[in-house]
Amino acid sequence: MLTFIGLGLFDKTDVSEKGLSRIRNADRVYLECYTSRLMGATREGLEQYYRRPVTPLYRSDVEQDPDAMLEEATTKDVVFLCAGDPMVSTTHADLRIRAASRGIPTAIIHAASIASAVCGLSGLQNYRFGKSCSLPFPQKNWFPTTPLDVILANLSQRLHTLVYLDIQDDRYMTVPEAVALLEEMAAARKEKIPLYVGIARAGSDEPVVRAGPGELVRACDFGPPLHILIVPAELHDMEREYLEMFAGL
Ligand SMILES: C[S@@+](CC[C@H](N)C(=O)[O-])C[C@H]1O[C@@H](n2cnc3c(N)ncnc32)[C@H](O)[C@@H]1O
Repeated sequence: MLTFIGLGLFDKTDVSEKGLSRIRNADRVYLECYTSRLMGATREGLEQYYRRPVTPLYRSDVEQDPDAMLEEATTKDVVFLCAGDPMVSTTHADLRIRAASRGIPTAIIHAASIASAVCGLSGLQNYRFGKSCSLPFPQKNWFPTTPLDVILANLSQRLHTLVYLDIQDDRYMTVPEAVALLEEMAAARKEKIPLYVGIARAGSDEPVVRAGPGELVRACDFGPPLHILIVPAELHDMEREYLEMFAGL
């Protein structure tokens, strides 16, 4: 059996009791380490808490070579852990399909996701979000502007955009870096993004939430990762009031 277990947003205590009990009773525990991270936990700390060894998995382990893990799941109770809620990530949906195609029973144990936490932290209404996008670190000769296309399309329909920020090894994109990249893309097309909301460390005791125009948000110190960005559409009254009260608008 392969069970996908969400670990929530920040540290070892964010997993559900149901999830914890399944982990402690599993034959094998894998931790997916590339789509998101629990920044308030270490692998050693998780192993102590779970009383189980934890095997980290990186992108190629999941997307190219999942065969060994799937083979194991045909006879053993294997759990696949990831930060947030497991299926808020297309790659995990693909893994579940691959498992089910081999006749392996699968299950999901849900947890808090950044996709819903941003609504509580910003006051931006869940039903007003359009398509989300991911912002990658630019590489030599590669500066994709698709995120700007998504943002502009959403803005034209008065929808907010959630912008997931790149994680590469131990490099985490920050809100100021992300705003700088988007401002550069927008300027190149003579467009203007009127407002941003930056959020850091959702789920921790000290999340930071700041709203404002690009220059202001770029100058804010959001502290350690993880960070995420929202480009809000025209605000409803209660959304504006919430941002004024909780995000310094
Ligand atoms: C692809 S999403 C992973 C979604 C995850 N499965 C979930 O449900 O939360 C990962 C991105 O979301 C953002 N993120 C995830 N957790 C966060 C947190 N606790 N605080 C701020 N941003 C976070 C970061 O931008 C990170 O690169």
